[in-house]
Amino acid sequence: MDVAVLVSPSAGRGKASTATGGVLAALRAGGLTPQVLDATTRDDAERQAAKAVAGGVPAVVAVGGDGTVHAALQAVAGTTTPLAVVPAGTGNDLALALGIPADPVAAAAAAAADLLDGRTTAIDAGRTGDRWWATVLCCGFDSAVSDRANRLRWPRGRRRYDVAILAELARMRSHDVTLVLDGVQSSVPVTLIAVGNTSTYGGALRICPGAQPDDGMFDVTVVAPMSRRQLVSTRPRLAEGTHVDHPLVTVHRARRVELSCTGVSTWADGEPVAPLPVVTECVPGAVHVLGAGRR
Ligand SMILES: Nc1ncnc2c1ncn2[C@@H]1O[C@H](COP(=O)(O)OP(=O)(O)OP(=O)(O)O)[C@@H](O)[C@H]1O
Repeated sequence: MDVAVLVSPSAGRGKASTATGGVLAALRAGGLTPQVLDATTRDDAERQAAKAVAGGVPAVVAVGGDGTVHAALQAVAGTTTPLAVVPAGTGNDLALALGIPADPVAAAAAAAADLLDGRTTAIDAGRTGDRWWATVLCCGFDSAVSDRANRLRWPRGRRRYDVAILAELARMRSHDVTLVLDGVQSSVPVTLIAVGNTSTYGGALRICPGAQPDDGMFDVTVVAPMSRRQLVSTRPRLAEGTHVDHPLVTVHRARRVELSCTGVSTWADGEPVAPLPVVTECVPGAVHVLGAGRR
């Protein structure tokens, strides 16, 4: 059985490239015939994955981090074509949320076994305009950090985010956001808002600790205006998700989230999505995943 394989060579600072040989061998050993898509850019990757799905490929395998999964997601979400997530990026938050093996070869073997057994795990996905996403959509301080990190050419990897965080802390301000949760509108000054289909972003930071990818709902974490000192002292609590106990943090649940504010962008799965205003809906069971529930 053929499967389309999307490899993002730069993901994980080359980890995806290095892992590819072992991943392809594991897919072959599992009885599959991997066809590596010849994509060099994100747009190209999305186009080729969509073409493979339209051509009836039995599964798409994404080898990389959440950004690579995001590219594959644009092709498979809303279809019955399953997605195999092979974690090899800097941030592998979807794999973490779904219990996909952390080792790329083990993840590929698990995906192959599930595909041959006809076993998939249905998860929800976020839909914002014409973009699908799987983990967390954020705006405010975090999207400003991502905007800035995206503009930096140096340093590479995680250090780029450290530099961007420092720069954005220096010019930090709150945003007056109009938030509509399942039709209930409020105007809230915020430092950031995170809409979670799954619980973590940025490499296991539990920004929406209660989010479950199969409950048909988003968890929405709203951080009210904070001083730099408060933000810096609260950030380490993201590792455990205990920031939600802070009096300036509230968590809501909704199926449909509308966000409006000028001059603010949104990012999801570590990728740019759209500037505000946006409407985001949780689409139940939109993605069928292979290799889940193994850790
Ligand atoms: N075949 C491809 N060729 C080039 N780029 C790709 C390809 N497939 C995906 N991409 C893009 O490369 C990026 C890889 O990001 P990903 O999150 O997977 O890796 P990462 O190392 O965790 O991310 P980051 O570089 O942000 O730290 C994404 O923007 C993705 O859309």
